[in-house]
Amino acid sequence: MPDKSGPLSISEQLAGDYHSVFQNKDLIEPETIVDEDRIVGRDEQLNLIINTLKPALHDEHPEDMLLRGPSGTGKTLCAGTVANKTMEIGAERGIEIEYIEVNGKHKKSEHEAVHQIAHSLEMSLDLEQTAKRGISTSSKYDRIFEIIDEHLDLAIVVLDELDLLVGETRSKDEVPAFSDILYNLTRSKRIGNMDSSISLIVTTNSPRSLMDGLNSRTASTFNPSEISFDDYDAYELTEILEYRRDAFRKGVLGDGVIELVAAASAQGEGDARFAIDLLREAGNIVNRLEDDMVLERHVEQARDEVEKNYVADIVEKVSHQKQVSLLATALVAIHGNPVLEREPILRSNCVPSSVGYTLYRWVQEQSNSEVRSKHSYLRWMRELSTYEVIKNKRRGRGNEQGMFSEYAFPHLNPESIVQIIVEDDPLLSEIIGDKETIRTIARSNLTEFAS
Ligand SMILES: Nc1ncnc2c1ncn2[C@@H]1O[C@H](COP(=O)(O)OP(=O)(O)OP(=O)(O)O)[C@@H](O)[C@H]1O
Repeated sequence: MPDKSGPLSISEQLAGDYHSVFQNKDLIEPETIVDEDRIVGRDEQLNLIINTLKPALHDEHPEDMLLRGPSGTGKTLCAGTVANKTMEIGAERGIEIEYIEVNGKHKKSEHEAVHQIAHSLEMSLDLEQTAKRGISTSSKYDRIFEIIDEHLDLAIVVLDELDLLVGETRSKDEVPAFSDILYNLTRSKRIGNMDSSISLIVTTNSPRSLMDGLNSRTASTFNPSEISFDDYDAYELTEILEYRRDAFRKGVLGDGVIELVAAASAQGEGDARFAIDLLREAGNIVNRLEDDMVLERHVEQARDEVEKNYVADIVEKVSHQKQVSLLATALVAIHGNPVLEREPILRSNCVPSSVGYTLYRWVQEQSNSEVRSKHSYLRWMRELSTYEVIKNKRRGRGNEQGMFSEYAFPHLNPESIVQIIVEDDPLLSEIIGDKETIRTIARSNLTEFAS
């Protein structure tokens, strides 16, 4: 074997010294619920949550809550912090309280979500685990109520981003999974057959999708008190990050880094999660490069990656109808050139809503799926813009011909969006294979729009 002196072997490199810019990385990990002294500017919301959960410590059933506001504005953090404290004080007073959290974004169906609730309760209370499969959804609910009744006075169940848990619904006649979950979890309140209770804390970025998606029987039983969370400006984000500076070793954050991260995040949705992810990713890059300090260039480098992951994460989780609306719009952006470039009223990569809607209709017809109204398409696209997946702009056509909405793709290019949506959907994948027809529809409708 030739002599391989010189560079270190893999083992030698792995066993070598490790220098990290982090000293307490947990502080900026996505799932960490930080102590209350690190929560910035949410006193009003915290007070409302405290006042709603407090009755649990005085033998009363707390009301359900709906925490609404854009992504990363502290809904889960505030709910989790107050719920944890309620548990602690309950334990001191001999009141058995458990707090569990399920994220709608990570669950595909009602069954999965309900299994997760039962599983989390079993884990926290050290009970025997029931199997995930082979047990009906209704038996899972029975198991949840049995556990709560036997072991607890109160279960605080946080249902995060619940509007994203729609299940497999493809038509407007099918009830989204979240409606059934809310109906079934409020069962004990309706029947009044349990001494113990469940307090639901639902968080959503899109309260309208959630409340509109409830069928009448759920709407009549789920009457939460609503608490609103606004997005953050650059000053608030700077303060939030300053309170986590000690995630890094002293002196490794370069001048202006925190301010740059805050400004970049405030430009989007004023999202603290994005800001924290960006700061962490910049630190990861420095570690990978074996550099010593986090500088502005590392933040710029991290930004692209964080933005892409962020958008991809949302695109994968929204309802099928929203995905098709987005897919059709992205297809117009991809196949609409050279018309988009040529016509003065149009701009490359910007898709007028009427043309996006026409292609949406075509895609739905090809898959024999329900075609919803233009009004619904416009609403879904508006919602997607609140997640920063697309940019929704209103523009005048000139000569007093009125306004129109157009959609641009600020973070993730239309090609990547199409790829994410069709990846696990063979039918959509086949439909978008008919490039010739898509090109014809996109170009002829853009030309007509511009004329
Ligand atoms: N006011 C705040 N002070 C300190 N940290 C915050 C604050 N608001 C949000 N954060 C942090 O930002 C991240 C996102 O917050 P959180 O998960 O609570 O947002 P959210 O509103 O529930 O978002 P989503 O709707 O996407 O679930 C978390 O790491 C959280 O600790």
